[in-house]
Amino acid sequence: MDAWFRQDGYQVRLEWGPDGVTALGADCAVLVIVDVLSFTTSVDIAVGRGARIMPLRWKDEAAAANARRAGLPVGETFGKELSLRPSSLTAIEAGTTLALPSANGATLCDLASKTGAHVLTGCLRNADAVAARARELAGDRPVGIIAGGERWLLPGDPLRPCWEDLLGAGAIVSALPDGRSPEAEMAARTYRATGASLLHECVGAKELIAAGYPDDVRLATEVNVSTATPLLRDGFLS
Ligand SMILES: O=C(O)[C@H](CS(=O)(=O)O)OP(=O)(O)O
Repeated sequence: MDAWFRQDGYQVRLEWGPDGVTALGADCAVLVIVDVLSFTTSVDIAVGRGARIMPLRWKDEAAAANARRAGLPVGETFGKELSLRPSSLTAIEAGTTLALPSANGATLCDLASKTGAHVLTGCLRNADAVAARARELAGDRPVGIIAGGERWLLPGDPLRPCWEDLLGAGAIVSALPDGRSPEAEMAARTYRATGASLLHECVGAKELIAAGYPDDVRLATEVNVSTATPLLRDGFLS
């Protein structure tokens, strides 16, 4: 891949989705996956309470079956039981291990784990803490922020860049030092201009509110309320 697609020469880089993992994973010592609605917000809440999350690739029935065989609960997308909904995890018990499939965040974690980079997950709730951990893990090598994006429900499953992940990524970039690529700088400037103020009006938020999960949006909108820095090790975020 040509060097400019890897945002060569910058210490803080930003790209979108699975192809972004491929592009930035080549050089970056750390990849930070950002999927604000909802996977990485859910991970922050669970890990912040002392639980750990096993990310599962979306629709990977074999991985889900393996997790069940190992006695792990497997979260659904929707539901009041432990699920992908952040609001279902606010009382998760310390020591719980939850296998969590998600279309975007969990799938990206799995992809990123194959690049050799350290893999962190971040969101608005833990942006400053995750940025500090990324910096510490990276040393003098570059950090790549992956804005997860969502999916258009259309043939080919195309990526839909989304507001909430631009903001989450921008919050993390804002807490990292200079040496930002233009792509990373754009996200930081957007975040600095708006904060989380418009998050509850974006497409993903409206979708969740209409589905009856306004608390998910409220939890995702809280900025720097958490010091959890979920790091993927041996298939678990903790
Ligand atoms: O949290 C979500 O609502 C989405 C579900 S889906 O992608 O819209 O089916 O998952 P996530 O992977 O957390 O973006």
